[in-house]
Amino acid sequence: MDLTNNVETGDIEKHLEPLSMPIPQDTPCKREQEKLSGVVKNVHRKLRRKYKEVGDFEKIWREHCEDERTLSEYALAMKNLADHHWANKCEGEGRIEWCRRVCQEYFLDGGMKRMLEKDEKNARLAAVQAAVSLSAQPSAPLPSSVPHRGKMRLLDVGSCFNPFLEFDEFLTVGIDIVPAVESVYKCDFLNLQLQQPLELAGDAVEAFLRLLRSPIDALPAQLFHVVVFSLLLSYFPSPYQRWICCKKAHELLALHGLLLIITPDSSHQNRHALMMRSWRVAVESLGFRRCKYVKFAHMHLLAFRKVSLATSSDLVSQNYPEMLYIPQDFNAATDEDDGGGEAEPPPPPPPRSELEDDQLAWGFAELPDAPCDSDSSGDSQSGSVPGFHELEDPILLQS
Ligand SMILES: C[S@@+](CC[C@H](N)C(=O)[O-])C[C@H]1O[C@@H](n2cnc3c(N)ncnc32)[C@H](O)[C@@H]1O
Repeated sequence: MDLTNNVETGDIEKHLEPLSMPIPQDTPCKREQEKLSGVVKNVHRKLRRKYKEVGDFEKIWREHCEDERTLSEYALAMKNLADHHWANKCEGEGRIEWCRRVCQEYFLDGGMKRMLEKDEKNARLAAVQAAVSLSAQPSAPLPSSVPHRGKMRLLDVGSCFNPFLEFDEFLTVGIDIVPAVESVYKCDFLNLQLQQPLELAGDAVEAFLRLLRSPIDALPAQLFHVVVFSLLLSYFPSPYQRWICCKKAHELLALHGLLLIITPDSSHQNRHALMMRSWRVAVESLGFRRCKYVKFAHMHLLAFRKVSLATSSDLVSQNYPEMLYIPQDFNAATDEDDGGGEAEPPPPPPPRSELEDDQLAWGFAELPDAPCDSDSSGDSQSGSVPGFHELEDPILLQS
């Protein structure tokens, strides 16, 4: 089985090409899949084109959300692809399994505890270096975000067909601007209002979540253990929209909760190393720390843990929102050409800040922390999730 794809693209469009097995040209199955991917591609292209023409993302987003016919066609096509064209072994499915295993390892198998211990050790070392003693201070109690007995509370943003619902260990809340199934709540995450955190025991919080009804316009902060953005961020034509989503995820997560981001990219793992570096800096500035990064043949999979309630103080002047760019932001050709096999030229680099200049020096070190899966084995899920470890980052440690 050959999962590799010689075409270098960074978008969902290529992700929607047949993933798991070579389907002979022009079979009814392939034609159907192409038709469904075409529906999805068109929505993405239209959004990007409009954004480039109009510039005002709030206006085009409003119009987009009012276009119910297009949105319903999209939802149906995505569900159909998931149900009939992404077979079990194919990587399209693997992303959900990956999320599941990461949560299991982190919350249930001691991953979080090990990281907190490491944090404490590092803090002590830093204190020693700064000649300040921490020895008199008691260790921090286990954070309230640990789901001791209850389920892991998971918010799946852009859930579409609610892929996490079948897993018992989660209390899943799937939201989407156009749900493809009844169990997903209608909600525009970009415009979701945040309320004060609930001050309730775990059982009562679960009861609260079970009582949610569509449409959801507001949610209390710090409600979830996990927020998932699976193929969500590249849907948006503007980096600023991606940024708003990450900021909201930070507010909705309990301390030490996980943000899982999956973003499509069929190219070799090194090709967009700088982009992934840039994403990491942007997301970490919000009060996250990256704890896992894997590259599959067709996507990057990242896990960030919420390490602080506060965000970096200087969010705007560092241009963090722009750091959440994707190749399509710069490439008008992808809008006109639906990527029918044409290689995508590299995007021009985004404007660089001083910080980004520094990052450039480290860009080549930005590699996934597990072996790249874009080989030809066809089994992108072959290994279990390796134990949690954070790559020490010289730049961030120095700052
Ligand atoms: C490419 S699909 C991904 C579906 C699913 N998460 C998966 O991994 O297959 C992106 C989904 O995000 C939804 N979406 C886009 N913008 C959204 C928003 N602002 N709020 C909630 N859902 C959104 C779309 O309707 C679509 O269902």
